[in-house]
Amino acid sequence: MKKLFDEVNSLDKRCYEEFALSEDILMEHAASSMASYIQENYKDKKSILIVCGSGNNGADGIALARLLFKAYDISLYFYSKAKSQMSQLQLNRVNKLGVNITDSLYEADIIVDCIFGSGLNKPLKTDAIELIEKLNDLNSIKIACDIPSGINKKGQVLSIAFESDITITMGALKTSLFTDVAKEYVGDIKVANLGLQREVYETQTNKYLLEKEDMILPLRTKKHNSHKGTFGHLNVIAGCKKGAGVIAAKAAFGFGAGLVSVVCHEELDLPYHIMQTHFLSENCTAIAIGMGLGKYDKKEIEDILSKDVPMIIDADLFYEELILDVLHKDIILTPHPKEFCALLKLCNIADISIIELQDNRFYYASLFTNKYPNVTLVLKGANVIISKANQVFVNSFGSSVLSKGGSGDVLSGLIASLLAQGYKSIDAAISASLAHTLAAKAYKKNDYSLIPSDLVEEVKKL
Ligand SMILES: NC(=O)C1=CN([C@@H]2O[C@H](COP(=O)(O)OP(=O)(O)OC[C@H]3O[C@@H](n4cnc5c(N)ncnc54)[C@H](OP(=O)(O)O)[C@@H]3O)[C@@H](O)[C@H]2O)[C@@H](O)CC1
Ligand SMILES: [K+]
Repeated sequence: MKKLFDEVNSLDKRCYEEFALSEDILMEHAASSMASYIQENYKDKKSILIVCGSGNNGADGIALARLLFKAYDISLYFYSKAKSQMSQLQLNRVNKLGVNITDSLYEADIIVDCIFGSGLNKPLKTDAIELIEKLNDLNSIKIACDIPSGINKKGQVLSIAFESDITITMGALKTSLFTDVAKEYVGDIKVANLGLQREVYETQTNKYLLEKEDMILPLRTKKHNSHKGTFGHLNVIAGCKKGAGVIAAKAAFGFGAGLVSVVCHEELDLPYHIMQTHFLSENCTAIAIGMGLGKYDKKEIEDILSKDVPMIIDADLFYEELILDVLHKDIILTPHPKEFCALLKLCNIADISIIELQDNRFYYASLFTNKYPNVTLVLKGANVIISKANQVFVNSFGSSVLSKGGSGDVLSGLIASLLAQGYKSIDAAISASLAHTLAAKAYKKNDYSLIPSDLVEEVKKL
């Protein structure tokens, strides 16, 4: 996993104070990282338009113009006059070289957005909105310097943002690049070192971006003397919408659980390898409950929730006060944004709209897991947030292929499967979430046709 930071100003400051680096050195590295990236990846391209604002994001762009002068046909466009000390210094340097400064926007092969970086501190004015609109309409390769202009420090987009193909971000990864909203704009994200190796530049954090290597698949090779019970017995509680429980059960079986039973009072048409029971199994090692629950017998659900067995809770239960009785326990919750809003309200943490939540996902996720430090929260979204106590993990592999009924039930099944096999809650949530998104990525037919069974088939091939 890679470290994520809410801000890097303090890390820049540490470079000056502890390592005697100067702003000029940091900026030179920022600009030369962008220059190297462009020269390595776009040898055949000829023209580059660099669009600059008045601060140091703009200064990065002016320095880039100097570094690539003569290697490409470079033009600088200024949204506003160079104002910061560094941008004036960089401008003085390019003026001496004779770099072209233009007042027209044109479809260069590459456009580099250096209008606003971490200093965006107010809503965009009409002229900035129009500028970004025009840039977005141009059919060029689009590179954002540090962060696409229009995304603020919290990862919010108040009006518009630059739609980049690549974001080259300075020093370290920031949480603002991993909000659901930002996902529409950031493209591929690269990190530029600022005169120090990243591990030296970075300090401690409690937020991490998950990588494929963080997925720990069920491993059976070390257990030769095993039987089906060795790999757990999952009980999935099926409610009114029985399909949800059945989908979760099938996913769980495909992800390694030794035995899977669906608990349901009505007779179900299940595949032969999935069992049905009317009540919880004596030897059950994990429980999945909530998916498709609908109307239920309160006493029965209370009984199930009171069991001292690893548990994942989903869907309908986020609207029920019953859930308040188990939030002190080591359980996993997998709400989507609407469900999480309902849960926040039930817990008296906040009464907010989905829009407010989506604009502040990290904030509300942390608020919740700080209040309930034993709970592992899996907040679904374009970038899934997984949080326990004060630690936060982001899974950015999700795609719209998963925006379908049943996808969430597969996720619940995968998590429950790992719980049944003895994974700790946080490990089960992380590995199952990664498996879920990576399986969707591996489905190559098209963007629209994935159904839950396809997803499970892809999980089996991971
Ligand atoms: N620190 C370092 O060591 C390093 C920093 N680096 C780079 O510096 C960048 C941060 O630079 P920064 O702090 O100068 O801020 P930046 O994003 O350029 O914008 C500030 C300017 O924009 C203006 N402005 C803001 N909002 C506005 C709006 N809505 N509409 C209109 N104007 C608005 C604001 O105006 P003011 O607030 O003065 O009115 C100010 O003039 C960072 O992202 C990275 O690229 C790298 O080189 C690595 C080393
Ligand atoms: K930018």
